[in-house]
Amino acid sequence: MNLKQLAAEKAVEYVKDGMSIGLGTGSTAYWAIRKIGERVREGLTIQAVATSKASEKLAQEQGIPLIPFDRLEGLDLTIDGADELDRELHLIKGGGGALLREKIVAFHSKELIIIADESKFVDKLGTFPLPVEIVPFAKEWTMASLEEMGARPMLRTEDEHIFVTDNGNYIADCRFGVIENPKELHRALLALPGVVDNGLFIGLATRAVIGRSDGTVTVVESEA
Ligand SMILES: O=C(CO)[C@H](O)[C@H](O)COP(=O)(O)O
Repeated sequence: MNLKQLAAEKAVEYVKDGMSIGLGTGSTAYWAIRKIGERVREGLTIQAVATSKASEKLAQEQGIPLIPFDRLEGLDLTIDGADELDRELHLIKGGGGALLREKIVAFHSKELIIIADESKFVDKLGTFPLPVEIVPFAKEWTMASLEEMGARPMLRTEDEHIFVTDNGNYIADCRFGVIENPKELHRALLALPGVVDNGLFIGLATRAVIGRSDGTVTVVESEA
């Protein structure tokens, strides 16, 4: 059974006629976009924005109407994956490198539903290295600052080249160990010049739909 597909298809049940939808990025969001496409072809009327070039391409192939940002004031709902999530719906995102666009879109959504298989649901964040988006300018100095924070940063590569985000930036994957205080770390990272944003999503997710290996899904609601 494909647990990512299971979670994604359950989450798509929250998509209703007339909504503006944010489309996430990654192999779990892939299944949500496919399912939304199927429902659009059956008559569902929505408008959407995508969080990456890859998701935009997939949405176009699926016939999902994409709308420019200047024609929308915000979104009703975004469905996106995560690399880790805890019970309070703090997230680590950015494994696919789309964290900045994903965070902008999530911030402007009334609801953010996270879809994941059960392996991503953890007691404490930090096993997955935290992606930090940095500008190319003086990257060595920014990496050194991250190192001083105890991050053990690794500049992300792809096919032996530095990975470049859709925004023209780089990703430093940072191992902080167990993240005891995600809010504080998030604030500290944003205070570093050269850091554009980081994969900690705090107070943004409203619900998580988790696919379980026994074929069930668990829905976790935010208490905020
Ligand atoms: O944050 C992301 C991309 O930037 C993805 O949502 C996250 O990496 C999860 O990906 P997948 O669904 O492929 O496991």
